[in-house]
Amino acid sequence: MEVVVEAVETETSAADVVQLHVKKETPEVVAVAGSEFLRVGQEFGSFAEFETCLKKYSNATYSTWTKHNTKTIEAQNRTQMRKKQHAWHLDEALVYYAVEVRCKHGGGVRRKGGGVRPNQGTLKLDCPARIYLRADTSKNKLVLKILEDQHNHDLDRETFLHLPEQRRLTSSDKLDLVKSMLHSGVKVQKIREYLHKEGHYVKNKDLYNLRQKMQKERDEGNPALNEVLAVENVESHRAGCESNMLLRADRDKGVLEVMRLVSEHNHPTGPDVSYRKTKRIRNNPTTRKQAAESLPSPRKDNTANMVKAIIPPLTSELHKGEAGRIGIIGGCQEYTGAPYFAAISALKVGADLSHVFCTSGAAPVIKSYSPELIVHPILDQPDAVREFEKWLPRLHTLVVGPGLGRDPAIMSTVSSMITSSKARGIPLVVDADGLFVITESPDLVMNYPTTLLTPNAVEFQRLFEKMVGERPSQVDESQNVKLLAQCFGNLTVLRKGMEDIVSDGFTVIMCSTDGSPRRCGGQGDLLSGSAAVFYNWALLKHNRKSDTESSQPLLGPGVLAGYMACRLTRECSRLAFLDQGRSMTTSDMITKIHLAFETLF
Ligand SMILES: NC(=O)C1=CN([C@@H]2O[C@H](COP(=O)(O)OP(=O)(O)OC[C@H]3O[C@@H](n4cnc5c(N)ncnc54)[C@H](OP(=O)(O)O)[C@@H]3O)[C@@H](O)[C@H]2O)[C@@H](O)CC1
Ligand SMILES: Nc1ncnc2c1ncn2[C@@H]1O[C@H](COP(=O)(O)OP(=O)(O)OP(=O)(O)O)[C@@H](O)[C@H]1O
Repeated sequence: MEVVVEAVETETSAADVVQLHVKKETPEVVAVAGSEFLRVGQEFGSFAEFETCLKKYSNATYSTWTKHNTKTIEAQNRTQMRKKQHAWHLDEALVYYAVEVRCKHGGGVRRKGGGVRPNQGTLKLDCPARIYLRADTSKNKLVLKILEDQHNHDLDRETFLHLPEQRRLTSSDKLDLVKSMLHSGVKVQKIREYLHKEGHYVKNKDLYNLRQKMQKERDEGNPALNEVLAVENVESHRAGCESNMLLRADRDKGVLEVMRLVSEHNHPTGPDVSYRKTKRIRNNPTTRKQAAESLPSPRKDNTANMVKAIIPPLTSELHKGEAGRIGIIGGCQEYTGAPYFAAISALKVGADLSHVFCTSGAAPVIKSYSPELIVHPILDQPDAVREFEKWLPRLHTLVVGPGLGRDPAIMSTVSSMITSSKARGIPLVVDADGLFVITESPDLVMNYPTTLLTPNAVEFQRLFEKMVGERPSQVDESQNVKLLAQCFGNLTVLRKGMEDIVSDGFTVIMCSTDGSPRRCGGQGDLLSGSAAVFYNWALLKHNRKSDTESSQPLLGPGVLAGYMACRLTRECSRLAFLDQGRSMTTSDMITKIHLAFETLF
């Protein structure tokens, strides 16, 4: 809007001059966004009426507001009485005598520590925009006194639609529809796509949260479940010892499930265990003590037994190949070490044969490292996929990615190889550049349950952002891993780092046993190669029909294999560091595989 202020010589103040002599050139285009919904002097018969107008104003201006300072009618009347003045008899619907509403980004950040990094978990930007209303006691109405709508940040549609307030499903029709879709098992991704088409932006995590809320509601009136499970979650620990276990009720199956199991005692273990953070299922009359007594005793033996149960005994009845035939897809001009580390680690852990599918340039180099490896120089050949498919029936598990590089033609070949492997039901361990392929095309492994993704911190963040649409939470890393596994349809994710975290979307297990402070390249390759062998063994055990239910492992095969690979890698690292100190390299770790295996399993 263009305004012209006439300069006139007058006795009155400058403000009056502006008020008196402003000429609106085009009065019909005065429309300030949102002014049809809120303006100074506007009167409201109830606070609800104001809220309705504020909602429309908010949608028109892409701004979000929250109540900041309020004084209810009763509070004001108490003040009046204290001052020996008469109370106001205002309509209850006004709720407040005075209320200030501020932009969501209003207010400053309270510093918790003395660090220099800004607090990234806050939306506070000190935005000055605010709206203030006060009751007009003579008219019995709330009157809008101040409307300061100058924000110190951009207001755009995209950001606005992605805020939690806007993502919430408020229309009961839509909410019911989404609930029934979730109930009938429609995939979260599909529901999200549908809602986006409808102009409603939701994130996958919103739908997961809704699903969880529905489950909670469903269980509340289920006394049978309450009696059986007694607790919703229970955590056990002993002072000074890192070991802990988290059990949580699985509402669908009606069982208690191990969600986290860190079994690294620094003392001799016994049957005694203490419980903490026990949360009873709502409405359950069972006492904490009874609840604790009804639980299975979480002993160190649990994990150890599960692990031991999958390791095939070495007997003279075994024939070559039975303990595992592992394929590694990776190795190019630049990276020959990574596929070698993965392939040799698989052999040292106990596989019988290790195949490497690499580019023709990398093949002679990899062969020269070890006569034990079978090397196929095919990745950059035109008939790579056909050649690979000839070998596929002989493989038990594939590791995709160590030293693969990022050549687009090779990435495309590898995508086809993944598709062929899936068609034959071959379990996959995806690492390094293989994870780059998956980040580009998540559909390649989506819902393929026998997949173990082994991202490091950087790879994990890339994958998480792609699948969840936001940065991983800094608060609960295990939830991040669990959520990513769920986003892929409950395959297994092993996030490597200071603390390794493994989850298949149901169970989370962490490994933070001693390793070493050396971060030399190739440790992840040792991990992926060994994970492939453990995965093959864990799946064999899992699928063995003759086993009774009770002897089946408590943890899923992906989680178990991932956990074992983490333990082994860390122990190799610890042992090699004792020998070599700062000179330790991945080759030194590989020489420790036997000792680490014997010590751990
Ligand atoms: N001897 C061989 O042949 C070996 C070959 N290998 C093969 O190399 C290929 C590329 O693998 P890659 O891990 O270097 O991945 P890529 O995405 O290029 O990293 C880019 C940048 O990300 C960062 N960064 C990485 N990790 C991080 C962490 N944990 N935490 C935090 N930051 C981290 C770091 O950034 P910076 O610290 O430099 O800022 C890094 O420079 C792959 O095929 C692999 O198999 C290796 O296996 C090693 C042995
Ligand atoms: N900060 C850390 N502290 C202790 N151990 C760690 C740390 N980061 C990684 N590790 C150990 O090293 C293993 C490999 O993780 P890393 O992040 O090095 O994988 P990577 O980057 O894929 O390795 P690669 O060099 O083979 O590509 C982890 O499983 C863990 O045992």
